[in-house]
Amino acid sequence: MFEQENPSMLHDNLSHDVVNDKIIYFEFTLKVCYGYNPSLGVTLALHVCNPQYLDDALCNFDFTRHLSTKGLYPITSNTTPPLESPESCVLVQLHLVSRHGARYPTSSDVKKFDILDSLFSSIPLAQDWPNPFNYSKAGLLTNRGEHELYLLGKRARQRYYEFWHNITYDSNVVVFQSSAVSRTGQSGNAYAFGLFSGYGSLSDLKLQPVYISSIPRNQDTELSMHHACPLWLATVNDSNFTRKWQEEKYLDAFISTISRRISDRLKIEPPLDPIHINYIYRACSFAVSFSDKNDTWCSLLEKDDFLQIEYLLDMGYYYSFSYGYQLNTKLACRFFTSFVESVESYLTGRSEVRSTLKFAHAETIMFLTTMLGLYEDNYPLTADTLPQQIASRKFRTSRLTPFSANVYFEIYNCSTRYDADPVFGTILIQLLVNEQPTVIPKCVYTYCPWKTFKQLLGDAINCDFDDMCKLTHSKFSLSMQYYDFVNINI
Ligand SMILES: O=P(O)(O)O[C@H]1[C@H](OP(=O)(O)O)[C@@H](OP(=O)(O)O)[C@H](O)[C@@H](O)[C@H]1OP(=O)(O)O
Repeated sequence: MFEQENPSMLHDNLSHDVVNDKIIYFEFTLKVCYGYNPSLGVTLALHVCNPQYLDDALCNFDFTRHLSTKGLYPITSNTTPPLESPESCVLVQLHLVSRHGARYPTSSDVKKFDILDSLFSSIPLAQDWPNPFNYSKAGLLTNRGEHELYLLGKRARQRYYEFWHNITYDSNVVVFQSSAVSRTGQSGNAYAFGLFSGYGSLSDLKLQPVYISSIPRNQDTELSMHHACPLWLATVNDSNFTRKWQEEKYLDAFISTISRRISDRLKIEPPLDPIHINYIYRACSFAVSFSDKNDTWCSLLEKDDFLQIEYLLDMGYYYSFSYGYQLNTKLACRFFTSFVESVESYLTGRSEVRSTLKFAHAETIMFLTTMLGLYEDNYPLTADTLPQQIASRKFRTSRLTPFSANVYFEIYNCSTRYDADPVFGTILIQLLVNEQPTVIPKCVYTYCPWKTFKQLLGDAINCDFDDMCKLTHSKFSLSMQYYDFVNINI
């Protein structure tokens, strides 16, 4: 039974990254792909495989990039280039919302892994794969999760060197906040160590202690907004018949083939149920994130299995935390109300807050990006969605919300720009998702005029969260309707 993952393994990974932190040239490989096209007949195509594209399903299928919210954060470097601000602009505020780092499985997942132990108790292949997790550490941050957030903080010090160079930590200037869960508070600490070590006053390491506030989950309308919304809890969470129906349909239509194949091959009696494939997928995910083992439970799954289970989970998250229900598109309104207030009170001299650094959950990131209209497909994600639509969908939790997923909002003051706003001069906002500059829909470039950003938020700013989330009979029945892209006003 694992008591603790091997920290030296993580240091090896770190040293490996540092040692290899040089430009290496990838050889390209050409892949001749052939197929039959009804109108063209047999067709040949050349596909250039570039190992840098870790997720090229035609060439370098890397299943560890398809582990949904249980996947590892793709950036492991402790170096990053400095920020290049837009011309005649200065970064004046920096806001972060980060998911916590890699964690131990929750109790519900530990239970799933115990069930796998009994299902595979007589299968020789799996005798060396006993469940390594117990309930005592359920949901806690792992050493790897600490490292991920520490490195995120170190990269922030480098990308925003000029910004942080002029700031000395004080809790009125740099505001840390986490949800009321240990893994998020500890992640905030790890980030602070990465950001401020060498710039504090404690010990020869010049450590900087920070204050991290949190609010009870059922009152936290900014970071655990769904737990603070009775309407969401009673409808989207407890009575999500649409999600359950779509998942059952997809399990039966597609995942059942996988469970039959594995049951037949390993002679498992009674045969596995389709849902057990989701258990194997999760056991694989934690074998990778906790022990760097991708040859145990993962070895039972093939490429298409990973893609199908990934879609099954994405569908679930779509209905619970994103476009599958209209209420989900509004749940981040308190967060953005506070965000806009924080930016404008600083710009108008009413506040000295230069940075807010918040640490929460995968669903927090999903609610935020959903409110901004990011990663929305122009078709619903259902069990009947066409294969090419599934393959090209924008809503992908493996890319959006792996462990340590994060969203930065950079606020720039551009003194001499052409489209000066009469009130706020020319303020630009840039969004980064997992450290990649990202265009917000309705903004033309990654640098978006502040007034445009506020317009796209509309009446989310100063929303009445309590009224929106009040559980009344009419709202309950209305929100139970399948959200089929007809905006139902709640
Ligand atoms: O399926 P599990 O139990 O892991 O779900 C967790 C959530 O994990 P996720 O599904 O996002 O991988 C966890 O989110 P996290 O970002 O903190 O990892 C959430 O906080 C926890 O309550 C579980 O969600 P659930 O909906 O309550 O099952």
